[in-house]
Amino acid sequence: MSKIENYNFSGKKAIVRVDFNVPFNEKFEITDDTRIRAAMPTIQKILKDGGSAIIMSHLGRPKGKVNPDFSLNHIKAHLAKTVGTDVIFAGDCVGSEVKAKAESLKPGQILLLENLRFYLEEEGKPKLPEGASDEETKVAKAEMKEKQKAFSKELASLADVYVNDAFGTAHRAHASTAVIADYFDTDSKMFGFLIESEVQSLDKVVKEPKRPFTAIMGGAKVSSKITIIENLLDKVDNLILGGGMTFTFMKARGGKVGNSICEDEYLDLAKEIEKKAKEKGVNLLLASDVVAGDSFSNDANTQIVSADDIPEGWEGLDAGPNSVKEFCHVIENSATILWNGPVGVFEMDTFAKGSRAVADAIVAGTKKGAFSLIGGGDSVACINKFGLADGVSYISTAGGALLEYLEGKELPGIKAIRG
Ligand SMILES: Nc1ncnc2c1ncn2[C@@H]1O[C@H](COP(=O)(O)OP(=O)(O)OP(=O)(O)O)[C@@H](O)[C@H]1O
Ligand SMILES: O=C(O)[C@H](O)COP(=O)(O)O
Repeated sequence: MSKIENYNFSGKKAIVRVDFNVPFNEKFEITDDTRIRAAMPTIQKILKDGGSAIIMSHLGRPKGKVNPDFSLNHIKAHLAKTVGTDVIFAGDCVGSEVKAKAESLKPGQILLLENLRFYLEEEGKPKLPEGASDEETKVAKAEMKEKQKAFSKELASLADVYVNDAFGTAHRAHASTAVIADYFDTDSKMFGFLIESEVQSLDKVVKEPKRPFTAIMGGAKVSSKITIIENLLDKVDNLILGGGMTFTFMKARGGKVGNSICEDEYLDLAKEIEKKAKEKGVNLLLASDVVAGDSFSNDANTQIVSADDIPEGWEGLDAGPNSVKEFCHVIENSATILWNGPVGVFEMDTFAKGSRAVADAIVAGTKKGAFSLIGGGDSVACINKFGLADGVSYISTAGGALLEYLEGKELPGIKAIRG
């Protein structure tokens, strides 16, 4: 593989896989463009060298069907404004018209391809009829594998060089993130600057973190974070579990959770995690008190209650003042801090104080010299909402990919280039 910093794109067409899977409001305005801005160093380098960039991405999960709501055309104007140059929209991602547009690209120009997931070939999962037999499934999967190769080859044929800068999608073994790399020789494929810096920053947490190492895992559900929580028990000194998952743990301890979000099928696992934490000497912190609301609304009536004694008809929606004090003391005295998932419903101001305090403590810890890393779509939205992004050492653009990397898994998008 080549190194982007040493590569000269002059006269070359580079096909760049980015992750422009960004959030929109109902007017199709981008509500957080972090991922677009994060791709700029790579795109600018290609253009500045005198190359042209063919940008490809997915947006949402259109499941192999053309759906105007998920068109990359919604991103075109914002991309053009961010790069500071016109963007040509291809209207499709493969086919003769796209090929012609790619061929006529001049140095300094950008061609934006249509959403790759309008084709089933991108994800490589065949659509199976209901009740398909094992044999039918096997045949359909083999056929799709061939189609995926052809699709990847066609994408590759648009350019001289392949750059993968989509860290947010590096955990997917898709046509544009992995298979395409087979159609470029070693010197003509590389990571973009974003993947390089994501890996470098995550390694500070994964490999030999400075101690004490504190992870704050929050969010709505235990189920979506269970593997990472188990895995972190081998790495961290302090594990703060907040947000909705608090109540599965509280119920597992025999507490009353009222109407709080709770996953009964994970009660045994929650007990197991508490036991393992004790065995491994990990300081596991759960909220001692919470702000409960009488409805899931910013206008709810609220009261502060013990986290294991939520009255019927009430639900825990934020960490309470005592919990916040306990969490922040640990965070501010850490040398490595990882935050994934808000500790309350931060989208509603009434229940945002806990997450705000955690964010402030991370900034304070960082000022004292800690390395802090925040990842996950909602956590990044949360730190941006508070205007504190500059006070953190690194903000990852990834959600699922970040968690898989932290779990120690080899990401297909990285393996495809590194070999
Ligand atoms: N006590 C709670 N009850 C219900 N929902 C909660 C609670 N605490 C936090 N949440 C919700 O959890 C959501 C964030 O969880 P999630 O696990 O998705 O975070 P993330 O990992 O940062 O984001 P992503 O999954 O997009 O990468 C927020 O929308 C927040 O409102
Ligand atoms: O937002 C993300 O985590 C990435 O863009 C990957 O999206 P996916 O989960 O739909 O593959």
